[in-house]
Amino acid sequence: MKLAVRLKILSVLSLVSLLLVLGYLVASNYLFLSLKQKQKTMHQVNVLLSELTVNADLYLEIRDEELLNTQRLLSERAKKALSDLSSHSSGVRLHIDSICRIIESNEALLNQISSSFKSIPNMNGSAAVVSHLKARLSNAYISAQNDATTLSDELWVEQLGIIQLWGMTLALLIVVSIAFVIYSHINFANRFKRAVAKVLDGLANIRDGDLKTAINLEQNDELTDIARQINSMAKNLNELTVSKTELEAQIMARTIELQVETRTDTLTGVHNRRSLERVGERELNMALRYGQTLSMLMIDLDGFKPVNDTYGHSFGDIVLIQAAQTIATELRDSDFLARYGGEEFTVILPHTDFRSAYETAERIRKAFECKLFGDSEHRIQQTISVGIAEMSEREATLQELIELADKRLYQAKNKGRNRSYPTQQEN
Ligand SMILES: Nc1nc2c(ncn2[C@@H]2O[C@H](COP(=O)(O)OP(=O)(O)OP(=O)(O)O)[C@@H](O)[C@H]2O)c(=O)[nH]1
Repeated sequence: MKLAVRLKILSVLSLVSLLLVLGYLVASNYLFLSLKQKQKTMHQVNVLLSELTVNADLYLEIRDEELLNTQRLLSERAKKALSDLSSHSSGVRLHIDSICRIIESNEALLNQISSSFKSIPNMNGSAAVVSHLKARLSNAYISAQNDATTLSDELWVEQLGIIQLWGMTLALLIVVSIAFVIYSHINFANRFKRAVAKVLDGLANIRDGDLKTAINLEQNDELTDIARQINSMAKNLNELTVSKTELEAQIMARTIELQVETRTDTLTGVHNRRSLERVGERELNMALRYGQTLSMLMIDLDGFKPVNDTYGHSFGDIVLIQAAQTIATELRDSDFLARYGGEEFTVILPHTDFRSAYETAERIRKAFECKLFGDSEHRIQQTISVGIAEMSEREATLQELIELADKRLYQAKNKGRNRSYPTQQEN
């Protein structure tokens, strides 16, 4: 149930409880006022009954017509006052009827006496008759007064009964509705508190990076709507994070690829000239700083132009790739091989003096001598010439070392190719 609806229902229930309390107060006040009014009427009836007795006695004494009229008037007023009493129970009605009957029969008797007085003149002055009539009328009115007293008691008991019944019913209703309102408020507050705690927990999880979190609320209110939105936000965020991680991985892989590409010769797969310059500088600086030896080999394929010319450029490419592999096979892991350009390769040999460099050059050269190059169609022999240079005080930079190795390579070519220059004796 929606929070707004729940709050409205609770407000209406609270209002109903308040109205019941007010109704109880108004009803009990009304009943007391009405009881008071009825008691007042009963008092009037009693007074009228006394006046009727006195007036009847007086009429019997002096037989004045005016008194008879007064008696009729008093009788009417007494009956009217009695009829004003709204009665509910049969007991009350019985007493009202009885009093009315006495008043009417006394009035009828007085009328009879009046006609008798007029028609039978010797009745005048008969003290015994008058006294008897007085007693008869008085007894009747006393009986009416007794009835009136009982009526008053009956009314009081009946009214109190009504007040009690109303009071009990309303009080019960008020207690039940207030209890229900209190229970509903407490229940609502507890559910609300639990739901808010769940939402806060979920938000804390998301803040801490748990984007797979899901807030599950049992009820169906505005808080559930908020939880649903938070869940969907976390899901979207999770998807974004995953794609961001994937993107970062792709960027990283591509960066590595590009780094490899920028330092690799695309044909042979060995380092390119740019890489040679970077690594060569670093190795030279290290060797100079720690007083270590370092040598360089400049290797050039002999008579490569005719290979291209005879078998084609693609065949030449195959030979170049196989040449790079042949050189690499003869090197240590710490050695560095790069394609200097065209059919020329450079090898940097760290921790290597001239003698060891010469040995390496010869090992490579001999490996070429022992091998056939080419594809399944054409197999050719391919020799190399090698220029050897060792780092020294004169050749302390990469450029100086390359120049020396290059110069010696051409000397090897001039001396007839397929050789390493200088030999140990020539150095
Ligand atoms: N197939 C192929 N040929 C290349 C490549 N780079 C350079 N060349 C060829 O290598 C040949 C080098 O020829 P030259 O500089 O005259 O030297 P050479 O014929 O090897 O003779 P010497 O070096 O004096 O023994 C040229 O024909 C170039 O076209 C390449 O990447 N692929």
